[in-house]
Amino acid sequence: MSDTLARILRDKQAEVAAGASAVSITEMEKRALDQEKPRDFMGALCRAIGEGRTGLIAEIKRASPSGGLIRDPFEPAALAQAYEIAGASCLSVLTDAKYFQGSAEYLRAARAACALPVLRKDFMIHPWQVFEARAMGADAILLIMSALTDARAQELEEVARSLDMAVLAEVHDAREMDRALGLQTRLIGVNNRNLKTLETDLAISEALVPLVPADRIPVAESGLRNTDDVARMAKVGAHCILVGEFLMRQPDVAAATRALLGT
Ligand SMILES: O=C(O)c1ccccc1NCC(=O)[C@H](O)[C@H](O)COP(=O)(O)O
Repeated sequence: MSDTLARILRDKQAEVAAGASAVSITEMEKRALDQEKPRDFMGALCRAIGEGRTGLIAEIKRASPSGGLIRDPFEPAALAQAYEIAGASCLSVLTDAKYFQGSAEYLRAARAACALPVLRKDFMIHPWQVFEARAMGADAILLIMSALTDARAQELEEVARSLDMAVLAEVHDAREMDRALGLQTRLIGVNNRNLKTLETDLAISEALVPLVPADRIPVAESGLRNTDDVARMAKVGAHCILVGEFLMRQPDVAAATRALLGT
């Protein structure tokens, strides 16, 4: 268990156990069900594709294992508004505190500041976290296939679907792609970042996106920095992208987002 993802998952298990002993799963489910209806995450991406635009999931990310401290000062509400006016379709907000300096408060603040649907970007390993995600307002969750058995991925997806949340199933190789296609979600994220070594390589999307069946929606994730990268992803069929660090490092996030989208 020495790779980065393994370390994160080990810590996450302890974090979830502590969280679930402080707030029971029954209570967390009640808090989730008390929320207003989720925003339509997949619909926002489909709308962009239908209009011939790139569907951008714009990430709000303060720090990461690969990038260290990325943005400081860090104002999630202002960032959410900048992304929205620049044409992003959805937001992704890191909520992991230990490795990404994220928080539920950042997600709440970002979502309250705009009308975009929001993905809770975290390492989901237990149903309790899915209820927690909805309770903090998230409209979608990420399922990292390499972190989950098939049975656990299906269980988490079922909980998300019961709450009308979208699921982005993330893969990094062909085997994980096969497993993700066993889920019901249409959103298949291809992560260009190897979560063990943290290296990014856009050739991963070039190899895997063509394997995504026509009834699913591929999302190219990580390592995208310019319009050439976006065009490279579109060329293999990924018209939706998830971008974090590059945009977070720009002083004018709205201008950089527009430039990336070519709008
Ligand atoms: O970003 C990391 O260093 C990282 C390390 C370990 C697990 C996950 C990690 N990142 C999560 C992501 O997948 C990215 O935040 C997301 O795809 C955006 O990538 P980027 O545009 O390269 O910030």
